[in-house]
Amino acid sequence: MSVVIEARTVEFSFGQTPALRGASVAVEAGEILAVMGPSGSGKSTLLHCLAGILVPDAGEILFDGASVHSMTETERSSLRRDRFGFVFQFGQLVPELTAVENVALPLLLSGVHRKQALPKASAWFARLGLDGLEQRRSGELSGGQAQRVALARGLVAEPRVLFADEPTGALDSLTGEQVMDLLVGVAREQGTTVILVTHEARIAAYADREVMVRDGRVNAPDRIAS
Ligand SMILES: Nc1ncnc2c1ncn2[C@@H]1O[C@H](COP(=O)(O)OP(=O)(O)OP(=O)(O)O)[C@@H](O)[C@H]1O
Repeated sequence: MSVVIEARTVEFSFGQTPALRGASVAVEAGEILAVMGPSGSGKSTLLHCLAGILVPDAGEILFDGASVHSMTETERSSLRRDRFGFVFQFGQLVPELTAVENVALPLLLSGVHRKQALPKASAWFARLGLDGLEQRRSGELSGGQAQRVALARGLVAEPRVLFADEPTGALDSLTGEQVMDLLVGVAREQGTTVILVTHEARIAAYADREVMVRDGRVNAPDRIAS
């Protein structure tokens, strides 16, 4: 197995508040990694650094062996757009758009024509048990439905890495498990690497491996023994 994305001794502070103090983790291609740890330990900050949203103060992030730090902001944003997918705790669907337009968004932003993007996005509705909901707006969906739409949006462009920050945090436990079943099922089918931030052991149990973030460091063996 090869490492697809890696943080090496990453440090990051919000002003005077250190959030990461030398965090290192390496994620294998196709691996589903759960990032656990207490509130405020630095999990989301680590995810945002790995995803190229935040630039570390020290240390580095490598994607396919290349330093994300040395890229220009334009290169980093095309990396995020073309190679990464995102799912957050509160779906964060665009309320003015229909569900199918929300799913198509990453394709449209990558320059795929609407005529190709919308059918491709529609195909996800059957796949995720959302048949018939294509034209709804986010206010007309249940929490679980909205989160499945957000999941489809995160996966539609077949990203190399899906970043999921508490994707079930706003759902009841049964709905959360249904979303996780779908997330893990599709990720395995597509060979997508998943980095999943969660507080809940029950959700982390879906992953291949867990790491624990404490005080801005990752306390666990970094690599799967080969
Ligand atoms: N935008 C921000 N401005 C200032 N400090 C921040 C900001 N975001 C996070 N922090 C601080 O950075 C540290 C790490 O926060 P982070 O959100 O990464 O933790 P977390 O483990 O994801 O927490 P939670 O589980 O509560 O979401 C905390 O001390 C937090 O207060």
